[in-house]
Amino acid sequence: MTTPWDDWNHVLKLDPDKELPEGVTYGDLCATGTDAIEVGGTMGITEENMSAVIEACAEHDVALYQEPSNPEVVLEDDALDGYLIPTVFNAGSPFWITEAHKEWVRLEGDLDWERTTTEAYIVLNPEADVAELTEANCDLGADDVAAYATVAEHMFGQEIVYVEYSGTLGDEGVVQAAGEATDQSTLFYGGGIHDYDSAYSMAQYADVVVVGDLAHEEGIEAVRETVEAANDA
Ligand SMILES: CC(C)=CCC/C(C)=C/CC/C(C)=C/CC/C(C)=C/COP(=O)(O)OP(=O)(O)O
Ligand SMILES: O=P(O)(O)OC[C@@H](O)CO
Ligand SMILES: [Mg+2]
Repeated sequence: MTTPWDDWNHVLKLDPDKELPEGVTYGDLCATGTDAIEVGGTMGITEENMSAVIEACAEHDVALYQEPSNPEVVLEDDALDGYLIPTVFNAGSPFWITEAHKEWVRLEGDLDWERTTTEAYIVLNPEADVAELTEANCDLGADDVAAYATVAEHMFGQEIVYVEYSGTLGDEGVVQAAGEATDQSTLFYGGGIHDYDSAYSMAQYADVVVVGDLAHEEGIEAVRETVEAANDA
């Protein structure tokens, strides 16, 4: 089976709760050469701020995905190529593994399965909002992370395994171990990528690097450098 993310090297994650740097537009960010835009964040996400960002990106020629942090903010919008739904494998509460998903299905009934894919998150920065919210056990070694990645691929059939260090650059050895553990699944890495070298270092091991805060803090040139590195690695 081929999936869109098989061909991706770089994803730009835009947080609807954060501003863009002065003079930067969503159109500029869509034109950085990134393979896809993912719209999402942990805190402060509403239907209103989600749809504003999705609308702003929809008019540009780039793959566009929503990454909802809870069922209430999922938008039905034809401009979206799909929905990337997190499930946090190392969450402290089952709510973030399967319960939120069960509630979503219970309330919505028949979902748009063709356009819906889960991302098997392994959350590793204990300081990140996402770690706090999901009460993730971040005290994991490279062997634990590799084993989670194997479970995600072989036991749960996950198309995407996501090593998440949101806010800080992760441990290369951990990402390498996850890379070696995954074969069929596409490995996403996100967290702290801020320039060519940091993007390159993680893109050696991950199939796709995800760049988030840099877009909100630095702008176009910085993001372009990370796209170049992801494509070079
Ligand atoms: C079932 C549905 C539709 C949704 C549930 C989805 C789940 C399980 C979400 C839990 C994990 C989560 C909140 C993911 C959101 C994406 C993410 C990790 C964003 C990064 O957020 P941070 O960087 O930690 O937070 P900020 O928003 O503060 O930047
Ligand atoms: O914001 P940063 O640290 O780049 O992290 C990207 C992404 O993995 C967050 O979900
Ligand atoms: Mg963030």
